Amino acid sequence: MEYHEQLHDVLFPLCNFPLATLVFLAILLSLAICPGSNVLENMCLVKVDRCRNTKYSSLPLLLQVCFIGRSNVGKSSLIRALFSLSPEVEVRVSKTPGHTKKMNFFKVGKYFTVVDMPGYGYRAPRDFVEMVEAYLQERRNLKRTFLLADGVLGLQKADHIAVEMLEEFGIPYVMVLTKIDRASRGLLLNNVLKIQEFIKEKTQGCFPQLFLVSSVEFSGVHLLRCFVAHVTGNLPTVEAS
Ligand SMILES: Nc1nc2c(ncn2[C@@H]2O[C@H](COP(=O)(O)OP(=O)(O)OP(=O)(O)O)[C@@H](O)[C@H]2O)c(=O)[nH]1
Ligand SMILES: [Mg+2]
Repeated sequence: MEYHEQLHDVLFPLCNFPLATLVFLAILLSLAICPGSNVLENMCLVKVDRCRNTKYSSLPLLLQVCFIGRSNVGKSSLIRALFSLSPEVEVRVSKTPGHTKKMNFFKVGKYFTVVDMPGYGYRAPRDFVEMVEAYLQERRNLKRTFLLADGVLGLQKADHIAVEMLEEFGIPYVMVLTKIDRASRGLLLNNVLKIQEFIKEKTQGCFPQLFLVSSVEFSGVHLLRCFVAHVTGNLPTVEAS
């Protein structure tokens, strides 16, 4: 509504222009006023494939972002929450750790691809290392990796191993604390401060901002959605006025 009013205000003085010119201007304006809105508002997630390590090379060379973390940390749930505007797309979650056994690829229109990884640690698939490490090392169009840790438990031993691997491979990554609805405010703050300190002191490739999310209450989900759009080049940052 607001958008249409803005459009009307801008276009009204131009009403003597031929119709084709107005339509052209309207398209240009819609692109300028709502950068990235196609991605954020539609987030039409089209599932293209669910496959093991070798087949993904057949995917188009779109930019990719992937979600890794311990089994049961909430990777699939977060992806489902990020794309809640496309409820018809099935992202399977389960109470049982080790549920996601294969890498799942979700294509977001023509913009980028999201990769849901199997979890590491308890009940990880046997071929986890060869599958995930090979992917992380080889994938040139992997734009950002999201490393998820549990908001109640904080960083666990297995998470430290994952951090070492990402640092060793020189992969840019971002830490996300999940299930924050389950953590008391005090515990959450404690975990956040510890992780921020860890990021500052011990990491090179980790983005300094930690993201806090709950896929049940949807807290933090929209900001993360914007960040994903941003790192894939679909949300130009707007200068503060
Ligand atoms: N309370 C709460 N529960 C969550 C949240 N996110 C996920 N869960 C629950 O945690 C369990 C595991 O969620 P999944 O999304 O399947 O976890 P995953 O990391 O994909 O697990 P694997 O595929 O086994 O590696 C499910 O029972 C979810 O409902 C959250 O933000 N809050
Ligand atoms: Mg999963």
